[in-house]
Amino acid sequence: MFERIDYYAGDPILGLMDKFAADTNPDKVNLGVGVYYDEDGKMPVLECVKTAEQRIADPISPRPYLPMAGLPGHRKGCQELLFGKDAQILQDGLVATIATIGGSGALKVGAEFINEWFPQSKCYVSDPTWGNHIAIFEGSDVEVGKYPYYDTATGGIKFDEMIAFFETLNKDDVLLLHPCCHNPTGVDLTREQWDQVLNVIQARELIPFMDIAYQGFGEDMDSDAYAIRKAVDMGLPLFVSNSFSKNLSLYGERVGGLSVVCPTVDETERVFGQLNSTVRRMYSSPPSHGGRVVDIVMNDEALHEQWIGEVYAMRDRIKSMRTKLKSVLEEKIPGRNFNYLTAQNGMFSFTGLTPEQVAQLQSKYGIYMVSNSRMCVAGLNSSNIDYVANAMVDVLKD
Ligand SMILES: Cc1[nH+]cc(COP(=O)(O)O)c(/C=N/[C@@H](CC(=O)O)C(=O)O)c1O
Repeated sequence: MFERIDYYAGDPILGLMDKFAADTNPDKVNLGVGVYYDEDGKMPVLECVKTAEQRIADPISPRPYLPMAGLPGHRKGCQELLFGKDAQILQDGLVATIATIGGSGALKVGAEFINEWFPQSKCYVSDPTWGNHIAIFEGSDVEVGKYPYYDTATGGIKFDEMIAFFETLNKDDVLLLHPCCHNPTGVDLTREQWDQVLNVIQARELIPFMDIAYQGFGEDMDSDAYAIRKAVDMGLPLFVSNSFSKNLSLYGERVGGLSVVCPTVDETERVFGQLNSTVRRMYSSPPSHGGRVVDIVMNDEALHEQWIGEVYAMRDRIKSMRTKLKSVLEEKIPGRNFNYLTAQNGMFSFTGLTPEQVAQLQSKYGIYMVSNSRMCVAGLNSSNIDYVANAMVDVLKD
């Protein structure tokens, strides 16, 4: 009956979690999946989340179905985080926002919507990008192409090539963009470059789909949303998927959002209705527990302020690990350029190690990175950083 079903090769990122868990090396270090670990190598429960959880737990309350779009407070929290508390488009009711099952769920609902209502549109992703971008859109029968992005030779961006490529695209083609903290490279566009990208999008009438999963881990909440808010200022139609997995450390609660900025209130109503319809036929409604945590933290002023501080503490610890690893490696391999470690932004660093070197780190040292050489810098701490540096020196010397 099912003998013709293909075996699943596993996911290049999530598959690392199982391998890491099974690894008996006492010195093993997880630099694979994009998860934040603290200085003790532990996944934190944020203080603001603890408070929210206590309010949810006492008094305990029933768990009714949520609306298809999720809790209004969750949706409001997404909108204010992405567009700014006083954004005119929010006052004018021009944003259709639904709570989703993480950022992945937001991308999936968006991909289904594009396939249904823009069937001629192709979706273009950066080369390289987060692998699941391609799987999610292709899984919704949206044809996926790649636009030039990372320049292996320079560690920068093939900006002129990218712009020239955008100039060849058709009206309503979708560009899947990383507003900050690019995954897997950590290499972000400058504000001037974003301005040029958005001008081409406007001129070619392309559809920007911005996936922001690490807001707050780059510079700050507002700066990380520059591309999003500039697109709004230009009056562009815009899709934004956001994730609270990392910046609320709520990975398993599956909380995120999908927002669509529309030209008129009537179009916002139409889009919002169809997003609801898409949710209904996919999973009916989003999970309530995570939604309530988001609602409480985003809408309680004191908790929101505490949350910002906790995100910036995570951001700063990652930055300190970048600086430390760079100086340790420079000391061990004088003359070799490790500037990429501090030039790159957010949770990830594209180390440029070959697949063989990545495999050697794993087999010889129990150090796990994604095979494309992406390192989750948040897995580093003062007790493992020298071990990781020495191992990198070892594999780099061959
Ligand atoms: C760019 C990007 N977008 C969306 C997501 C999905 O997030 P979520 O809210 O958990 O559905 C992730 C997760 N990335 C990390 C984990 C994973 O691969 O699922 C990662 O890149 O390791 C991203 O890196």
